[in-house]
Amino acid sequence: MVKLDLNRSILIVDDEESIRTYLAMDLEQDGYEVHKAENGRKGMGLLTKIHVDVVLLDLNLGDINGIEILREIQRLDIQVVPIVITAYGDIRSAVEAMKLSAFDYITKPFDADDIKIVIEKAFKFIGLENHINLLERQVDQFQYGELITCSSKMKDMLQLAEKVSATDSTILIHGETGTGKELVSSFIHRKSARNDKPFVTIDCTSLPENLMESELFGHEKGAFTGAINLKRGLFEVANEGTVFLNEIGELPSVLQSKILRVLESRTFRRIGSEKYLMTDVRVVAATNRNLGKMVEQGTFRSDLYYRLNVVPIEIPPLRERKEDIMPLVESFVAKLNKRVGKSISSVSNGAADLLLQYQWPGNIRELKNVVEHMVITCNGDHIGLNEISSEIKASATVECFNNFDFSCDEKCEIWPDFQTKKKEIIQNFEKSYALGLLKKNAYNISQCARDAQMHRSSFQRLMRKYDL
Ligand SMILES: Nc1ncnc2c1ncn2[C@@H]1O[C@H](COP(=O)(O)OP(=O)(O)OP(=O)(O)O)[C@@H](O)[C@H]1O
Repeated sequence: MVKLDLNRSILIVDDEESIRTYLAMDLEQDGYEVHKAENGRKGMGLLTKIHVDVVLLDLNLGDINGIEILREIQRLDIQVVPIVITAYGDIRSAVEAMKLSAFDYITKPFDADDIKIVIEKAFKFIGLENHINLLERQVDQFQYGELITCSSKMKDMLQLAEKVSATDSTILIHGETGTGKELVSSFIHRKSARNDKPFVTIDCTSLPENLMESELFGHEKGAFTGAINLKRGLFEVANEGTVFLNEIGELPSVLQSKILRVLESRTFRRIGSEKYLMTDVRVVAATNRNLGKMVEQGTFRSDLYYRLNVVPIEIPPLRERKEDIMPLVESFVAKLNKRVGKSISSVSNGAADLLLQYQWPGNIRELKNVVEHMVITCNGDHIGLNEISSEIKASATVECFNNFDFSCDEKCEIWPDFQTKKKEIIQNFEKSYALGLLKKNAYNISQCARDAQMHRSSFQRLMRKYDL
């Protein structure tokens, strides 16, 4: 489960049933959400499937011992605070557990109050950690305004944008649709010395050529039928500020030359006037097309391209910065909660996995719309698989089947024999299929068997075969 707010959850991994039962009852009474596992394997399984804040971990379990579990927690970077409990209390295992980042160490028999004090301390520690994360995020928010990101590619890009915002250079932003080109251009404006002057944006696809010209440069009264009054264009209105030309690749060639003139001589004419006017604007242009290729094909002026491309900025698509997906979801959910009066606080692991697997062709705009749909259709305070659209579910399944990789074989001197390769692919398929289905159905085996149209026992055989 991906928590959007802090609920307090604890996992007890202990082979003694009485400890599991009584401790769980006691902790549940104190308002904790408690999960239990009677051996190491089940404990490890739960740790990889659900999010818990604290794990109370017995060292001497029947199968995998607690020290090995601590090692796995470190290796898999599972975000949980381990508190070790053991009947033996020998100093060597205590030292080893602490080396493996155990938060504290308690020896059996223990008093329920003792363990509660340690648990409270652990939650205080988690609270502090969360506070530090929040402060770090607030620093980022302060730096980047509305832009949410924790991706290093994006941070590098924003650092470059901030650096060039101090100059008057023309900037060309390239990025797929919905990646945040307009947001980045307004960030550049805010960081520039022009930030108390206008920031005007125009989408070059939005109007036919003659209206676009009038929008950009204005017209004199009577310049054409319908020009009843003088109109000032964006280059006039935005004087001393920033003009953002979105989708510049769609601009007709006549207007391309007029923009070039503004960039070179800072002058333009209103439609119907002979007089050149001066303008002092910084131009930020954006496109999702390959302007270099358009120049080669003769559909975009090369001189304008070179003039615009003084500082190129590339915004990576969302699928190349998946670490941004859940922070964006969290931020959109929080805003929507306020707007529509809901209190959604978590996203299930299964739902988060699908959101992370999806390729997001419409990037952040698409994600924003999907989150809005999920929030509106969600009945409780938890977004689960029910809220995920069938399109996203279907595309994740296709991804899963496209993962058979022959690329390393192509480089191999010895081509694998047919049967070996076939067996390997079938095994990969069986494992991914069963794992995907288990995640989708939150490990409900009967439901998995129904979806797969298999007998329950056959599905269980599959699980055993791949140790799932
Ligand atoms: N990093 C981000 N953090 C928060 N919101 C974002 C981020 N990037 C984009 N958005 C939001 O996603 C939506 C699309 O962003 P924007 O309009 O800036 O993209 P664009 O690349 O200019 O799109 P287009 O190519 O269609 O013009 C907007 O609602 C914007 O607020």
